[in-house]
Amino acid sequence: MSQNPIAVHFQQSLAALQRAANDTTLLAAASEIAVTIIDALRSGNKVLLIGNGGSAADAQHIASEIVGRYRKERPGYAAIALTTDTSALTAISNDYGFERIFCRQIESLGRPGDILLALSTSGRSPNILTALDAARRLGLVTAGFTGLKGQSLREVCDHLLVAPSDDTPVIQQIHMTAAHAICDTVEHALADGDSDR
Ligand SMILES: O=C(CO)[C@@H](O)[C@H](O)[C@H](O)[C@H](O)COP(=O)(O)O
Ligand SMILES: [Zn+2]
Repeated sequence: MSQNPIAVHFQQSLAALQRAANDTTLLAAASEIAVTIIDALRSGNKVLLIGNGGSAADAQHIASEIVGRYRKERPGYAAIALTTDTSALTAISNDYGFERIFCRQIESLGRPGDILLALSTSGRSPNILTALDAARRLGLVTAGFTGLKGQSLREVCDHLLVAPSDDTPVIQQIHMTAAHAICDTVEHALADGDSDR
């Protein structure tokens, strides 16, 4: 008897999340990225986030949890998903090309000490690579979330979280689990350290 295809999706997700839970390199990268975000936000810097397709939605999701809240009551902190402004996205794309949609916004909004968090499951999207190059040039800290095929992002990312999969939707699920863990860690540190601000 063939297996229920929906159950197969859940089983594949579970297996991938289990691999991620045992992946000490991924866990260390998530902790590093959390500490980097805590330090940047405490110093008054901001987090800029980028991604395509489902990862654009993930970028917005993560930004909303820094600006709003994850679980705890605490002040808002600065994070902007560069995936949301349709006027900027269409104008930049129309006038300069799709590759520059994020790069141009980083040149306008990024300041040294800010963090660029780039989500790309393939690690090969030209608009993401151009943005990471611009961020480096401008003195931002660069962090990447990718999958097994995106390891070359290490060359342009100060911190890289690699989901142990080469399947885009599965990688995205691991990214969001890691992102929630990072938001939780950041929120605890910022809420506990509010009196330092
Ligand atoms: O969400 C999904 C698949 O789950 C798609 O929309 C996916 O995000 C798009 O194909 C993206 O263009 C992939 O870009 P990237 O992750 O390789 O940078
Ligand atoms: Zn969430």
